[in-house]
Amino acid sequence: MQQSPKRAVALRPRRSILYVPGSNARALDKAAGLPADGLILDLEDSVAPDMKDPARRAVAERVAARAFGGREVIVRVNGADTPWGAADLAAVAEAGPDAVLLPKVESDDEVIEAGRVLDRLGAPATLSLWAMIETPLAALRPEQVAAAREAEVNTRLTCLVVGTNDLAKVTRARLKPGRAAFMPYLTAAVAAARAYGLDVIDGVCNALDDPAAFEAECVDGRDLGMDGKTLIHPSQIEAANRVFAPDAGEIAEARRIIDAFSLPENRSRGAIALDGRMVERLHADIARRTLALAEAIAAAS
Ligand SMILES: CC(C)(COP(=O)(O)OP(=O)(O)OC[C@H]1O[C@@H](n2cnc3c(N)ncnc32)[C@H](O)[C@@H]1OP(=O)(O)O)[C@@H](O)C(=O)NCCC(=O)NCCSC(=O)C[C@H](O)C(=O)O
Ligand SMILES: [Mg+2]
Repeated sequence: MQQSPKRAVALRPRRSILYVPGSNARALDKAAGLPADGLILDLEDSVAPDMKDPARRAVAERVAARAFGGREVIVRVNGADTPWGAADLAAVAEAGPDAVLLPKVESDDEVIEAGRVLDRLGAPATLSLWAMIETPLAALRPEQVAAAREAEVNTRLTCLVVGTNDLAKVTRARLKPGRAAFMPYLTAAVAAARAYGLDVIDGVCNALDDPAAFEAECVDGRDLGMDGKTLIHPSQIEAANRVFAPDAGEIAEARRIIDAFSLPENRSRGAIALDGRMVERLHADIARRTLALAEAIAAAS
């Protein structure tokens, strides 16, 4: 039986992905110098209706001017069913960010249609689509969104982003420390992403003045399998970068596992004992990914 994922996206550090309101010029300026792996320049929920047009212009100008250095630049557009969605897509197709984030996606059809629109607009094939998991249908069936990756047309989908604030609104569940009510949605999003070879980024932590709560949420997300966390404030970047990066102990252990399997006496063995525990070849695969991620982070800094 074939193992999924069939086509994983290229490894790129996505530990810290900061939302920056497109209507806030000061925040846009500040973002250009922040050590986040990625920036989501937001045209959706952080922008009031009467600021949608100026925000779109400000974001498009800065993206076209490559104002954000080597950070991954993602523009969150308004939904296709809003008065602003079509103009947002047209503006970003021309400006050329790394990715477009589609809000409140419920099925692969919406991702496929957005990909078709970008094709018609002449957007380069390198422009990716990211999709938010933040409605009840998407939370129940994130794989129906992720399946766009396997569509016959190239839908450009590379990443899912969980929207825990919208999920709290629509489910009426409460966001509390530990996020117990949200665990089924978070784990389902991770499984859907992995099934289709996508990355997946955790939702935001609204607690601006509680760094311990923020760090605990990062650790929870990392341990669930998330690739990183979406952020709302620059003060959250350092902890996210640290928690979602392999630490020195993990890197040393990864090297020990790889070295152990390359010893002549272990070359034909599927499982060995190392440092008092059983280690299989799948652990060597995990170890190679740990080292590749550490190298990608070092290369990007
Ligand atoms: C929450 C904030 C409104 C707080 O803003 P502010 O009061 O200005 O904070 P500070 O005074 O502490 O800011 C210090 C400096 O840092 C800059 N700053 C602040 N936030 C950002 C940011 N997000 N990106 C870049 N720069 C930022 C300030 O401009 C100050 O700069 P300076 O004066 O030059 O030193 C604010 O943090 C904020 O707006 N955050 C983002 C809110 C947002 O984008 N919300 C939407 C995304 S969340 C979401 O919708 C997720 C999902 O869809 C879901 O459903 O869950
Ligand atoms: Mg949302």
